[in-house]
Amino acid sequence: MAIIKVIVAFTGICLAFYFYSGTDVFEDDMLKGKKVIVTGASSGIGEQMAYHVARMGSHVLVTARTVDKLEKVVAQCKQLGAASVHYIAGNMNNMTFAKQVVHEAEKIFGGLDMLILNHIGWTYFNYFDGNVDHIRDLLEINVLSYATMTVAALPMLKKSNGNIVVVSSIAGKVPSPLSVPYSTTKFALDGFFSSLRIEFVQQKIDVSITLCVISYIDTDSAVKSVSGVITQPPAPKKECALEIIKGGALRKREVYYLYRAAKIPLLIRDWAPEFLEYLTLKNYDVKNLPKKE
Ligand SMILES: NC(=O)C1=CN([C@@H]2O[C@H](COP(=O)(O)OP(=O)(O)OC[C@H]3O[C@@H](n4cnc5c(N)ncnc54)[C@H](OP(=O)(O)O)[C@@H]3O)[C@@H](O)[C@H]2O)C=CC1
Ligand SMILES: C[C@H](CCC(=O)NCC(=O)O)[C@H]1CC[C@H]2[C@@H]3C(=O)C[C@@H]4C[C@H](O)CC[C@]4(C)[C@H]3CC[C@]12C
Repeated sequence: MAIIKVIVAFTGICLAFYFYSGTDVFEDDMLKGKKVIVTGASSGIGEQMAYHVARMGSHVLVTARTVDKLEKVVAQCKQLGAASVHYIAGNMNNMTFAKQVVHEAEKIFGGLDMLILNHIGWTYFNYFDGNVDHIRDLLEINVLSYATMTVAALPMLKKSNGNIVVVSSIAGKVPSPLSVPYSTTKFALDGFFSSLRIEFVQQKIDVSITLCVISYIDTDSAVKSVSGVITQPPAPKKECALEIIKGGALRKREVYYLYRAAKIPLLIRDWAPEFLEYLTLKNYDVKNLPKKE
């Protein structure tokens, strides 16, 4: 009987290793000549992702609102060896603009291989203030523009058997305080894209969807928003951006780029929610929270 238990356990470990070890190996030339849109590319993780795909020889279309920042990103992408690079500036609270970005890629590239959905609208890091209109506005920018671009890009992505990369957050997998509007939008992304992925399988649509689950990263806006309240140090944006690109190119279902302790909430969120709440609250020093007017 004992030998059977050992065999079953050993088999289980092998299967788990096979399914979760990720046997794929990323090569830079996977992105060479590929046609890529990066949203939210004027700063932060999006800017770094644009530089990575440029260095790998992609054709890149970057977008955000701020023209002078985009022009600097375009210049740096050229320096890094992009096959071609263009920008289009506009606000993702406008679904006509969201569609226009995809149509611009079609006009410039004649197709699309990778759609990297990364931008987010401004939000506060503090107790929920009861303003539901802000949640509605944030859903437009952080969710509906992603869905709008996905619908517009799908004909091209079907032709190329391409990838959709959705930059989300641990805030979209594990409940946490001080980011209620933001977390609402990130959980919505999981619902939309993880359900769409199943429909792609049902319809034999060979377009991959990679949902990226990220914890605290050292971008200017994040550090400015949370420093002093979040106790763990941020991770580097350049490395985070590369892991996202690799996951998309390897057609992973999900990419986890988390500081070590952040993996624990994912393991216990469904089995011990109260214990998770206790661990979560240990991560915050709310006495440094700016007082809301
Ligand atoms: N930094 C972190 O700790 C973490 C970040 N993430 C995720 O990573 C992604 C990028 O975050 P991060 O790099 O920190 O963010 P940044 O604030 O550095 O960048 C946000 C980007 O979105 C653009 N943007 C903002 N508002 C709009 C708008 N209304 N329309 C179009 N573009 C807009 C900004 O450019 P512009 O102002 O010029 O429009 C900028 O390029 C987000 O999806 C975020 O949720 C996930 C976990 C952790
Ligand atoms: C508050 C940040 C958004 C700042 C913003 O408005 N940017 C756009 C602009 O300035 O125009 C949040 C962006 C990323 C969040 C962090 C994150 O996603 C990882 C953690 C998730 C956890 O659930 C809460 C803490 C986080 C560090 C979270 C904090 C809020 C952000 C920095």
